[in-house]
Amino acid sequence: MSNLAQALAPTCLMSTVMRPKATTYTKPKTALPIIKTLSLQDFNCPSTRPQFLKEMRESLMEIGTFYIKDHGISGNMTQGAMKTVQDYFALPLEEKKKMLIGNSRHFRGYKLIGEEFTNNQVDHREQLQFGPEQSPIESFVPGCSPNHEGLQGPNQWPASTLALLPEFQPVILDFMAQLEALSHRLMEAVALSLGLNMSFFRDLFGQTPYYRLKCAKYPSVSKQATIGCGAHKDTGFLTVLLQDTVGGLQGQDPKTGQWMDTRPVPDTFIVTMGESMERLTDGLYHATVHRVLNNTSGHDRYSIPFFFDPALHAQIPARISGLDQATYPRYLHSGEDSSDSEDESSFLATKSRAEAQWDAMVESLDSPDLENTITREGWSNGDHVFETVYRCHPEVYSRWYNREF
Ligand SMILES: O=C(O)CCC(=O)C(=O)O
Ligand SMILES: [Fe+2]
Repeated sequence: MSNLAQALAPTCLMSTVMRPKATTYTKPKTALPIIKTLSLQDFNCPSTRPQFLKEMRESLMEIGTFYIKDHGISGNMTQGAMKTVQDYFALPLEEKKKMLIGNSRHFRGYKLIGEEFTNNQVDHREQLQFGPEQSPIESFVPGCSPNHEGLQGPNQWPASTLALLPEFQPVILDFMAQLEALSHRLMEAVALSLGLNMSFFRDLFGQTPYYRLKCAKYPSVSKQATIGCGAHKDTGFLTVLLQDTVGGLQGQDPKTGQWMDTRPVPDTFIVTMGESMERLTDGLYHATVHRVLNNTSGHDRYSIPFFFDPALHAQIPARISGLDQATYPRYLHSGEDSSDSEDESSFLATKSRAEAQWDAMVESLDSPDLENTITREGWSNGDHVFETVYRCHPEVYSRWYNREF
């Protein structure tokens, strides 16, 4: 018997004996799906691989999210990454501003709280963004070269920050390298779970997959004034996310629209599909809508999502042919979210003046018309990634891309 069951046992027994006959029961809400915890060891081992793939497939068809344990990234690594991220955010604001994302044509760096928008709502988090450490494409000319060529380049590493935090750079680079290897492995499993060749995504992703590591701090606040991160689907292929023990991340059940807590599970990463995978599998695998509630826990929350996408120059087919259409679930969302409608309307009611100003700024940009990058033939991954990052960080776009040289 579990501790919880043991703790409850005497009370339950008493209530059984003493409960009056006329007790009425409220009909329970539709049961929420369980977000499964899968072990990567079960994928690695031939005898348990079929069961692993079955459960992965079920999770991705039902929700689009699962936890992965025994993933091969050590506790030292994950704790080290969390610690260096916490140390970074604890630096004086002036130090952090040396690494402002606006300094970087490659969308790398620090973002102050209240400056990022998800789904037209201002997020209540500070963040820091990294990508593959590469040389910039020197021939890039804004307005002339494809925008996504501007994404390639180095991360920002101000000398004074490195002097204050000697672990910072090596830990972040090491963590990204390990997450890249894990993501490749997960995509091999995803390929097999779809009945494809194990190397299907490796071939599609090319030699230089494009990834982004986002480090986020959600400070604890005294009241539910806004939202930590607005409801959204991740836009790319795969997200692998490390969170601390505070909680607040929620995923939406695609069938009912109910919100499910994606509670912290020690020694795991959360794995989610993004919109590109949803599109590529014609809806067989879900990209989970998720959000982060405002943090009123009394403890600051830290999370580190890793967004894994193909090489920027990769051309993505419109969909993967030959998937078994007969098994496609067609979850028709009712569009109603009775469980959280009050909650939701208060979030929606928080559109502040700052947001309005930001919207005006985005609208005033001479947009590269990226919305129509997806055609029946497929799409350019670089254009798709650029569209995502440009919408999140329009200040980078307006400084580096939307001008004549
Ligand atoms: O911080 C989290 O737990 C989730 C963040 C997230 O969903 C995102 O940045 O896309
Ligand atoms: Fe997300």
